[in-house]
Amino acid sequence: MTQLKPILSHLDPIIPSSTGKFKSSPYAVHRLRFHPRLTFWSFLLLFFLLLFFFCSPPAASSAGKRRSLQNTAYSARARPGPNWEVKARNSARPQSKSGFTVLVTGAAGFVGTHVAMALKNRGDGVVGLDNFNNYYETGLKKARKTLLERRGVYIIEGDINDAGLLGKLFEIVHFTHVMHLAAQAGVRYAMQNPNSYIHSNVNGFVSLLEACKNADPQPSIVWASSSSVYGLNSKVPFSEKDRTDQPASLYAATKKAGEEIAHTYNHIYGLSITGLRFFTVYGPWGRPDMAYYFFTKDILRGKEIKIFEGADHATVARDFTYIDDVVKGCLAALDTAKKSTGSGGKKKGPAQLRIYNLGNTSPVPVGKLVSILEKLLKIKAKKKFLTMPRNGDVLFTHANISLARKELGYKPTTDLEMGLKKFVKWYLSYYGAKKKSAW
Ligand SMILES: O=C(O)[C@H]1O[C@H](OP(=O)(O)OP(=O)(O)OC[C@H]2O[C@@H](n3ccc(=O)[nH]c3=O)[C@H](O)[C@@H]2O)[C@H](O)[C@@H](O)[C@@H]1O
Repeated sequence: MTQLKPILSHLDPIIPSSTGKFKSSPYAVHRLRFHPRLTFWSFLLLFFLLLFFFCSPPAASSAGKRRSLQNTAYSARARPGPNWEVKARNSARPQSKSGFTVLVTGAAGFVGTHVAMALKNRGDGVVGLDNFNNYYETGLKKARKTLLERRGVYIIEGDINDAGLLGKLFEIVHFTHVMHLAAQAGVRYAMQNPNSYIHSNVNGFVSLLEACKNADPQPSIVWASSSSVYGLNSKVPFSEKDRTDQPASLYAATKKAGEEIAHTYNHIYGLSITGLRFFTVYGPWGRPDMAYYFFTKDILRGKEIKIFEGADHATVARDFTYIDDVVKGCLAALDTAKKSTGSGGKKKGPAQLRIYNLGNTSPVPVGKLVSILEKLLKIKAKKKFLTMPRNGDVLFTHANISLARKELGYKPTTDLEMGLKKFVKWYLSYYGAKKKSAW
């Protein structure tokens, strides 16, 4: 219980900034000065307001706080629900002695949900952590959470930057592995909200590594880097040995920073760390900010879509990778991860440090992606071709996956046509059943 206090201290209700009622005071004072009867009633009203404010039960104030938190960009002060420790302990229990106990960060995210589900289905103990920020529709995140809860996976509502929460969590559950998927994703959004990338991908990652390094035993860590680290690299296919010092977006720069930070924690503290460079992962329960997802939405609505081209109409292409293939790669990375060598913040010997491409190794032009969607949706898209704005995008990605194939047994099996078919089927049933208005 002694640890509980510092954790709960940041959960104290935020006192409302009193906009409205009290802010209008100059106007009110002016009126009060000239209307004595009104003065009496105003004081009476003020008295009751203050009485209500000071006597209202904590639950009421924290509900108000929760409402205000829903509007924050990062939800850094997201809070776990009641009895979260008990729920986390139960959820963490593997079905057999040889099973893993895995913390999945970003568990209500696209890849996080799929990985958490796959781990649970094979009998591992899983605890999710997610801050449910409003980068995209939180309803979708909540729906993923419901899906996981039905399967017995508990998701703590909390932020990886919350050192107190992480410290407590690692104290009550001895994680064998951490699958770190919480991140600020998206390449182009970095121009609108650069700080969210630093907050999640740099500060958040360090905060998580600090908790892992202090844990006893230290878990092995597998985390999501990105194909975007190859940036302006033009040597294809992209190999893990290629240069990654020319990021084209702040997103890419923060993922590259993550890879360097991973090196440091491996070197100093003996943490076993594996980075996975994901290549444009897509599929059911995907991310609404990604092109395949909002193209589907816009085609269904008859809205124009923009297809980017390089200079002189050069094709823009991506090595689109289906979610199930990526999940297999993630599980293989966890299965082959060696133990961290340190404990309680002290290194005891050299530890494993790995990086792998998880791509499909067959790039597809964005125009082709659109024609597959047109075929599946049986609707002609309203297309507008335009030169790629300087927004962090790169012309193409193409993964060399020989290292992952050799060391993880990674072998993608779903091509874009098949993968999009599964996505469209899911999309139509999800929005068809839940919100026809979303079209
Ligand atoms: O591989 C990765 O590491 C990255 O993959 C995706 O980034 P991206 O490949 O840019 O995926 P989309 O945003 O879905 O874009 C796909 C393609 O569509 C193009 N596009 C996007 C938007 C648009 O309006 N028109 C358009 O032609 C982009 O230029 C790109 O070539 C994810 O959004 C990143 O979070 C992830 O890290």
